[in-house]
Amino acid sequence: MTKVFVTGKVMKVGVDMLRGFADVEIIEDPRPEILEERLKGADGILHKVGKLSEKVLRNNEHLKIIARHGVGLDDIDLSYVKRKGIWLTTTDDANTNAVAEFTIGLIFAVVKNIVRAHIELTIKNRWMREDFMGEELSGKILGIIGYGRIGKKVADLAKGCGLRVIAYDPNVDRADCELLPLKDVVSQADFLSIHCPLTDETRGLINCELLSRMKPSAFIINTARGGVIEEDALVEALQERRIRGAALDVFALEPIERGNSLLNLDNVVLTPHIAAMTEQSQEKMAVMAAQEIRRVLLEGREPLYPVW
Ligand SMILES: NC(=O)C1=CN([C@@H]2O[C@H](COP(=O)(O)OP(=O)(O)OC[C@H]3O[C@@H](n4cnc5c(N)ncnc54)[C@H](OP(=O)(O)O)[C@@H]3O)[C@@H](O)[C@H]2O)C=CC1
Ligand SMILES: O=C(O)C(=O)CO
Repeated sequence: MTKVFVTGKVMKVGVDMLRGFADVEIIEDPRPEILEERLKGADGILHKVGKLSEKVLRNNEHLKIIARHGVGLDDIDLSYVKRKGIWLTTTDDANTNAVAEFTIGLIFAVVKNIVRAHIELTIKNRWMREDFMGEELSGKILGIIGYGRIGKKVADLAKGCGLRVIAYDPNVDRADCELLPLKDVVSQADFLSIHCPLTDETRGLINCELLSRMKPSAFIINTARGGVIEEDALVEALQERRIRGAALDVFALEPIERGNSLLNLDNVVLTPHIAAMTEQSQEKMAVMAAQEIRRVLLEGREPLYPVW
């Protein structure tokens, strides 16, 4: 019987679609040794969490399709998958709205001190007003790095808040906002929001030198991947108040380690990679990824959203 593995907790509607034609095994624990031990003999993988390294994938010689539950591909050994002629798909724009809305939420949270004020009030019983002076968004500049699906949606939402949008994306030459070189976006932005994929090219893209170009009053928001920003350099910039604050949903190492200095800063808002965690987007991703696997394994058709 056709064998499909699901990595992580995926909505039942998607798992049930797979169960209609395949023997489905769910691996919720994404540790490499668990994936290596259990992920064997797959015809298809619906991939939500964990690293699909060559070591994990090579135990699956009949593997025809990896359907990514989401869009980031940095956890997959892409050269191995391509070399083996395995279909690779994403769920396209299924989580675009969720992540864009969350990004705007993070901007509000950090600039209006919402999380810190809540903690002071509920945990410490402190009614603090003067300490939490915020900023208004209207008239400020939002700099977007990576003007794809999420970057564009963030721009649309931000314009409604009165922000002026500028962007850097080496792969886009026309946009409904001003496109500028990277260093100009970084130095002009009051809010710098990261929306490019993590690749060899973008790893550590926002480094010490670029962070030093940011305005001391600026905030950085990252809902893309932690590795795009040099995390140590960011911690230093925040500690030394060379930038005003950061709101981060993603980290160099996830889950974030308990000793990570980011956890001890008072000018950050941190969330555990939940930007795409909405009922709507999780359901869409589950269904779309399952559909791709069904098309390839049951119907013998090409997928709808192939990376290749
Ligand atoms: N926190 C979360 O839960 C989520 C995080 N994400 C992250 O967000 C990222 C973006 O998603 P999405 O908008 O859908 O992806 P898209 O592919 O639609 O957009 C990314 C854009 O960044 C561009 N890009 C590539 N390299 C660079 C570079 N060096 N500098 C600037 N821009 C670059 C891409 O160009 P090109 O297409 O030509 O490569 C593309 O235009 C994902 O890769 C993922 O890592 C996504 C969903 C949920
Ligand atoms: O789609 C992605 O890349 C995600 O990170 C979903 O959580």
